[in-house]
Amino acid sequence: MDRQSSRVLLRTVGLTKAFRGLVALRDHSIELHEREIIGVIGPNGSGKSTLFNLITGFSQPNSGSIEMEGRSIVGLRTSQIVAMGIARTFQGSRLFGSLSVAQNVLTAAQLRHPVGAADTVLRGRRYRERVAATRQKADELLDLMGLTDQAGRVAADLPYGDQRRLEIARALATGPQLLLLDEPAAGLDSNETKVLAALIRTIRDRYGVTVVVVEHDMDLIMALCERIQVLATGEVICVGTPEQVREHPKVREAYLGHA
Ligand SMILES: Nc1ncnc2c1ncn2[C@@H]1O[C@H](COP(=O)(O)OP(=O)(O)OP(=O)(O)O)[C@@H](O)[C@H]1O
Repeated sequence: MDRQSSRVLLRTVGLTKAFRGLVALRDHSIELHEREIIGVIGPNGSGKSTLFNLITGFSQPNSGSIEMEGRSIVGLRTSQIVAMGIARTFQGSRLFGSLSVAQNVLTAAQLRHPVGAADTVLRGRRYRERVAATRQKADELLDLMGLTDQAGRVAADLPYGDQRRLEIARALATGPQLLLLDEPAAGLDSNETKVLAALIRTIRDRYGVTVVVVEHDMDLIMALCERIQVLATGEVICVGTPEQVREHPKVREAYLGHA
């Protein structure tokens, strides 16, 4: 992909977040281009989740800007940010454990295409069309994630790897342009991680989304990402291709404690 010619989807400039004097993220800037797969890496506590929380409206920056397609999203509610096309997964599972696999995805799809109370009561053509479109989308995502056979199972009963893929299906069901994945490979074995990498590429190709992956699994990051940003103690220490990042002395220093 030629990044020069692709549009910037999301841009952060000078983003800073402190918690009671501890600066979790300092002066963060990045441009995420359409259809890119980008990794954000860094040692524990370097600010990766803080960045996702700021972009998705879970917390507010002390300073700096976040623009989605040129429009500021700072201060918007999480639901408004979802409606603008930003979806995420979390480090720990946030599935509706007691709902079925299909219901988890349907619930998320309805966030993007809500059915009004009047439509629900009248059950007219528009209602039926919406419900059918939502079901079709959910079926398509379950199929993509290899979860069709599990659709009727209670989500909490799924094997761990399936739960992680269900979380991605649920995020995709909101119809995002930007998908933020927080440690999607955590707890997966190396085979499951390979399947996940292929799926993330398929998702990008099929839906044209931009994907940001926060991950400690370096093999996944290096194999999957076109660009990587490295954070250490809340600061950006470098951005580059996997090769550039691997060779960067500051990255070695951040991970190994010496250059
Ligand atoms: N809600 C909070 N209140 C206080 N401190 C916080 C809060 N959230 C994050 N921090 C602190 O901010 C710093 C950055 O945390 P963050 O979770 O963003 O790091 P991370 O890179 O995602 O780490 P990990 O790889 O361990 O998930 C850490 O020192 C953390 O303790």
